[in-house]
Amino acid sequence: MDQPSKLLLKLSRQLFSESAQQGQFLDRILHPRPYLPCVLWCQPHPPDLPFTLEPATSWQPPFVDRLALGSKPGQTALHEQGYFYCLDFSSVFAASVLCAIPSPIACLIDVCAAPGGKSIFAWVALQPAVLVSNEVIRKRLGMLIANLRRCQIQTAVITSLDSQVLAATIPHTAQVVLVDAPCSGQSLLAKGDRAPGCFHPVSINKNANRQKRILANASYLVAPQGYLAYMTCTYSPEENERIINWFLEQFPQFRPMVIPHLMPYQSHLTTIPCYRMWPQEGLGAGAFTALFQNTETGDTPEIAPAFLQQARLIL
Ligand SMILES: C[S@@+](CC[C@H](N)C(=O)[O-])C[C@H]1O[C@@H](n2cnc3c(N)ncnc32)[C@H](O)[C@@H]1O
Repeated sequence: MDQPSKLLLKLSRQLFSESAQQGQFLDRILHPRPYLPCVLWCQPHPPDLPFTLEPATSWQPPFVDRLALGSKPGQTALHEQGYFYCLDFSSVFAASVLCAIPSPIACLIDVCAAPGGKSIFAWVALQPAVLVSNEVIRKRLGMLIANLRRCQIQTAVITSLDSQVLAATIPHTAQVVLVDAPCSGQSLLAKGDRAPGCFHPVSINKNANRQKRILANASYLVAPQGYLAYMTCTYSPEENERIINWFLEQFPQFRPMVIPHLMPYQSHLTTIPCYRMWPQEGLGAGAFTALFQNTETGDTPEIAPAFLQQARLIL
């Protein structure tokens, strides 16, 4: 892609007021460059590593390493043995809001879990006694199960339920709920991947409506005083800042959290605490992330053992 489409140009103007910033953003989309690969350690490091580590960023979690360009961690025996999961740095950025939550926790529900990267991140960061990894699209369950098995995420149970059914079945049970929402996937282009129609208003609207529905259902899963994390890998404000605005209007019991380590990444498109990684910053293809706390008080119901038993059967 050499020339930006009209829709991409429009997006760049929506995101940045200055033409220099628009140009840098467009350049990363039109001329993708590789980002450093990353590993998320699920077990302690062995002493000799088959790849070279790069210096850590100031906010990088201690269980994540960035690797030299060209490293192929997924082709090593350590990967096969479940020592780590390969996660791109934009995902690390988005999931790092979880590091602001005190751990360990009793229950975490990942509503949109496949292929499992954020579930594994959450398991390492927060050590939940129960991790419910839910993926509604059945054909994506295989890779989720394979990844959780390989990385030996012992406390995981896997479900394949619509978010509305999940909310009706185990309401207010999770200290942490994670919504890594399906989105238009615009940041795929900055990695050199394809994302057909990702700038089209019809695709953006369809995704925004789905995100609202998932987030609304997810809010019912959150225990009193619990947390809800929302993240996407797309750039459109309609799927990010505007979703957050809508959510806080509809569910005023949730308050957005300031995440100290992400303050340099505060989105310039809103004053609400939420965070953006931009592709032109050179760390990753881009991500949006926000964390909310439920201010309601009260008791947290336990998940019915029958539900867990049924879910474990799938694993
Ligand atoms: C961004 S991906 C999740 C990636 C995953 N969290 C990870 O880190 O590996 C979004 C997921 O949402 C799922 N999804 C699609 N439609 C959905 C819906 N209506 N409700 C919940 N999840 C949905 C997709 O199948 C996809 O697996």
